[in-house]
Amino acid sequence: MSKPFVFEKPMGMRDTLPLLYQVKQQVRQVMEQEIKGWGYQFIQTPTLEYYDTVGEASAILDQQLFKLLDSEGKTLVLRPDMTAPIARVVSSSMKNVSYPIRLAYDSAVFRSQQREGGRPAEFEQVGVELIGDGTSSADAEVIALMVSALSKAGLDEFKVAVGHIGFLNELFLEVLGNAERAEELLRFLYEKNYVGYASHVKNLALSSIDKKRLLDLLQLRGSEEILEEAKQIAAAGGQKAVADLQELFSILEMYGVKDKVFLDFTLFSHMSYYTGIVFEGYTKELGFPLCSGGRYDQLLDEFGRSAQAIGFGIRLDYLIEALDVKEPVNPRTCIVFSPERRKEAIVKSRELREKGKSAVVQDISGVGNVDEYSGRFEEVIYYIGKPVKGEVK
Ligand SMILES: N[C@@H](Cc1c[nH]c[nH+]1)C(=O)O
Repeated sequence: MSKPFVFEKPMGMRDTLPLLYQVKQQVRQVMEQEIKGWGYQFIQTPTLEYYDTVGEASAILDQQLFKLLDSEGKTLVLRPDMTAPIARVVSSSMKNVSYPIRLAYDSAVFRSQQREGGRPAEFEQVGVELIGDGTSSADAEVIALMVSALSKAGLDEFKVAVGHIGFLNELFLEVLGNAERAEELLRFLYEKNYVGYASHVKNLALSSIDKKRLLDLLQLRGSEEILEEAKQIAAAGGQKAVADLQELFSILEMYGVKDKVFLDFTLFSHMSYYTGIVFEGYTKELGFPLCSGGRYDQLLDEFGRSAQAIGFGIRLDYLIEALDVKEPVNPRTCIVFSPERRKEAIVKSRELREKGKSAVVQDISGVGNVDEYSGRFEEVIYYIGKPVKGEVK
């Protein structure tokens, strides 16, 4: 009986072939170095977490979680993000380390996809979390670091949109009166369905002034100048959000990254743990964000150690797509030998490796078509036939 399924992969799972692996490795190294340069320390956490702690805190839709049972019948999840596991670590094994804490990661996360649709269900995120610091300095640091890591990775043309969840929540609550009605509008923003948002607002039983405020929100996208308009629209409780953003922009200027950033008050994220500023990075090449992050000042409470915190995650697969790297990053040398010159070949390969090159040592009788095989390498060195006297001692 044929078993075609053994060659297939579960939905959304991908293989990484050698060229892509090399590119990933290089991009990852450059970003890690930059992140370490800002004083963040890398950590690893387990792939599996408990469903009712980290799984729920991750704020990812339940149907996107991969769930399984351990031998005691407890439900586990494949971690859908790294922010919640880090909140767990900071509240448990690192509970005696005082704030602020700067941590970083480069890890695979898992989010099940309903239909194939080309979206991976496992992907790598490079990110940071700055925990225990609620200042605008911390907000600016995290955005500036994200911009810097992307630039170092070789991405030139990108923009970061910055919004504020507190601004939206306060506005919708003031105008609509309750969380359920606010929820409806937030959903439109999350789906970036501005036409749907506008027609929904037009049908609401509201004063014309309030309707206008909700519709004007859609125009609140652009450079710092729109902060003045934002003040007009903002709810009483949302003025602080505008002031925070103003301060944020003045610090981003000091970092020299203000030209990369713009305001978008309509920005609403898929992660429900955000409480303050939120941001997403885009390039022309991709129709979706390649990185995102935000402030989550309540998540740590769920793990019993309160902290204001902010972080970002960069999707390595999307970043590489945007970089469009095609060339092999690390050229290799092939040393083809016949058995009588094997030792010379081995000595030569060692020399090359000591110089940081990568060298394949290939016995000529082990390949069928030598020309085709050696054609795959940048450089080929032959040790064929009788040894040359004096060449190898
Ligand atoms: N964990 C978020 C990114 C993030 C890190 N820190 C804060 N936000 C995500 O996967 O989208």
